[in-house]
Amino acid sequence: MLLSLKGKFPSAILALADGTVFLGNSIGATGATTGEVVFNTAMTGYQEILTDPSYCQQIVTLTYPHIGNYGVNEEDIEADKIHAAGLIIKDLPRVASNFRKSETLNEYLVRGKTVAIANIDTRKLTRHLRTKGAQNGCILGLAEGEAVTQALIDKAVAAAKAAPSMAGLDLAKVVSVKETYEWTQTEWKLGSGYGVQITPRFHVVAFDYGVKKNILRMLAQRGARITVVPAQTPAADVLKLRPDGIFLANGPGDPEPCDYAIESTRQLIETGIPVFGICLGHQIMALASGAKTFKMKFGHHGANHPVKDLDNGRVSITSQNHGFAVDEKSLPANLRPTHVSLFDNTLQGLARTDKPAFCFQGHPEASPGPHDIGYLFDRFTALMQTHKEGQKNA
Ligand SMILES: NC(=O)CC[C@H](N)C(=O)O
Repeated sequence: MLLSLKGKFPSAILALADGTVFLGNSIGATGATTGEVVFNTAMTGYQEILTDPSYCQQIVTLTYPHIGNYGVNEEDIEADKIHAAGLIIKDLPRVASNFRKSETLNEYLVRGKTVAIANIDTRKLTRHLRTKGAQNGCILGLAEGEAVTQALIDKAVAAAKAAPSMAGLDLAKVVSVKETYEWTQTEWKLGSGYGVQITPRFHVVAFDYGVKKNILRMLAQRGARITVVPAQTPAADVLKLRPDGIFLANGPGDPEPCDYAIESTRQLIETGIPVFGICLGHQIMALASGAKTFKMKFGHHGANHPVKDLDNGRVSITSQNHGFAVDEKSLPANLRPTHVSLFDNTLQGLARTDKPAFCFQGHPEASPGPHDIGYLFDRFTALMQTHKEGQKNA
């Protein structure tokens, strides 16, 4: 089934595992890529999205039609490389303009060896994914002079069908840093750029399951000295670092097979040291507390998701990027729901009733997105302060 044929010269194929095919124009690197195709509704922030390690083995289609109009820069990165497996857009503007622009999106995709496709009907694709659910796909970007043939279309469909299913995939240990490192960079400010934390009040040990840099910057901004440790670091090694707080990062893949992370989190929560988890970290904390997770139909990916704080009724517009969620029906008695999505009523936040541990499914660090729910970082700081004072008085 051919859904669209756009552009003067189709030079790229997008094939879905169900056999749906779109023809468009190749941008970025040429060659083939496969992954789970998901749609993101953010209107800006394509560079942050491309570099978010949580998109490992996912091909992202952006619903906003003009992508690339402000180019890319050296600052808006969430990791040191592009992690998304591919990019699908409607229109790549001919001109990119911004005072921080260092190169165009196309140049960035080529340099990052990222296969991408433009000039396809992304609204049609999004409706398809929303109706049928997220599914695997393949982008085939042809080299100069190569033509789309039925044989190449068949090859792309076969590659989409052969790609591994996201359910059951442990990707946190794949993207995680292999060595421990220290982090001191604080938030970005117009005029001065990123700062450095020089007078830390807390020591946070952050598990890197695929951590976004802006989470670390927001922790550093609030007075944390941060030691980032590999995903598979045992709890005992973390305790040797004498942390005031433990952070569980976002990350790609299915949380359920991450048994090493679930076990170390379970042990660390028991110690009474404050724990804060974001996205995959939220799912890991829930699993470590005895709850269950499930794969959503098409997940949440965007920067406009309303989330209600159940403690005070306040609604925040949040950044989201997840394909799995915690099953509300599986919550044990000591795990309290704190936030809920107003799009589909799925769980967005949890807190332990017996320990200073809480977590959030969306992205309080935004990047890209609104900053409404940044107060969760202050909540973590307050827990660390209380914990420190308790220890001093003990
Ligand atoms: N951003 C994240 O941490 C994503 C968590 C998990 N991989 C999911 O898709 O649900």
